[in-house]
Amino acid sequence: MLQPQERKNSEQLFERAGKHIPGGVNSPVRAFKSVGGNPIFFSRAEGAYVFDEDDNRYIDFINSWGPMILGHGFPEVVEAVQMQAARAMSFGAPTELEIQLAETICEMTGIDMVRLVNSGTEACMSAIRLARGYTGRDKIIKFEGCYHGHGDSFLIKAGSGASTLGVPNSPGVTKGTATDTLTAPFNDLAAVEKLISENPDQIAAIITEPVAGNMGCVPPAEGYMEGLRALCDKHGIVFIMDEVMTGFRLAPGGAQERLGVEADLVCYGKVIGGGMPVGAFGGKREIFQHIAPTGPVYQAGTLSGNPLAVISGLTTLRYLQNHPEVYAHIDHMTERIEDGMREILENSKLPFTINRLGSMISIHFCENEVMDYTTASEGNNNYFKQFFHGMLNEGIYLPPSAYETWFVGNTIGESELEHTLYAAERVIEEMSAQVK
Ligand SMILES: N[C@H](C=O)CCC(=O)O
Repeated sequence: MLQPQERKNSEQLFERAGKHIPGGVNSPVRAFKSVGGNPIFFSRAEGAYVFDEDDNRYIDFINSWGPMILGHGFPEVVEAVQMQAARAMSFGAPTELEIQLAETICEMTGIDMVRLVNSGTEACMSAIRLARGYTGRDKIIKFEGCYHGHGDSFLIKAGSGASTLGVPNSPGVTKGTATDTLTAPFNDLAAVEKLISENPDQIAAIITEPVAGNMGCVPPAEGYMEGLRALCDKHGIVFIMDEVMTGFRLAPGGAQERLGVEADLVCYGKVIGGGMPVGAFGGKREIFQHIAPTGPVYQAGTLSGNPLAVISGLTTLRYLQNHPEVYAHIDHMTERIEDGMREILENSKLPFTINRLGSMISIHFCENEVMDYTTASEGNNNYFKQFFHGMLNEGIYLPPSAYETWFVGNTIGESELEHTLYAAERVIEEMSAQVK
């Protein structure tokens, strides 16, 4: 078991980082704000493991917040990136590689057209603009606790780091933007219907994570996604699925394939770049033709489609396309984590709910079903903190926030599973012993 003093190098780096980087981190959710303590600084990674600056080893259930589905240092991806770096890193001009990636994305997901960007945030921002340009309407509906990156329109009742830090409605977002963003509870079709009837012919898009992963993991209730699809069809609203987390993870065709519901526009990030900064948005040709230069809706990016990022994504996606057994493996291992955790928690005095879909899973320290932001917020954060730090000290790296999901990668094998459940048993037993 590790002790905090064994992270001396991380501690020193954190102090140094804070002098020039706000909070010492380049994305707030890394800052351990809601769990206490200081973030760990990492130096290398291999397969299922990450190593910190003090050379402590952890089993990684964050996987760079999803992208490292094949594990760290996947040889084919590393080799492809190295070869491409030697050939050319960026042109700011078209390449054949971009076409190959676009073809692969369209083949895997069934969408007609796609544009590459550099992050999930960019993908979602651009999809919203396209939906507005296409429909000539201004308002959008998003769901409480869903997070679509840090674009202004999305920082209204946002999940992820925004909820972790207690700023779901960030200052700096104009009143106009906030007014154009309507929100409803996740999994509540009646609330969506009400918003639509109160704002007739004004709603350009409904954007949702098909499986929410930014308030812990919250799967859609039966019929919910189909219901959203039907409402969009009825009212001429563009249905946008934010598949940044679920894309290429829940199935080769993401949540669209897994849930059997088709969106008009889809946003991708994370797995699509295999660890490099890649995002994409795409969808139906009829809508997508409105993007510049074929249409009037402007969207651009100097580094979009840069060959280094593209080769990393392309190699990852092609591997997934040719190895469907990856999906069977990560789902099976996550199911076994769920079963093991359930057994451990059932033998404890702690309240708990476990949510899982495929290789996305989260543990909520509350008794009630977690199906939206309100119920996700009922989790006991003191228990979460203890669990997080206990697991960290046992060498298990989990998301440092109750508003995030774990991402299980393909390199989790028997020994990692055994280690994780053994650690969880020790940590939960200790926590349970303190419950009166
Ligand atoms: N939930 C976020 C993205 O998926 C976590 C990553 C970040 O904001 O840095």
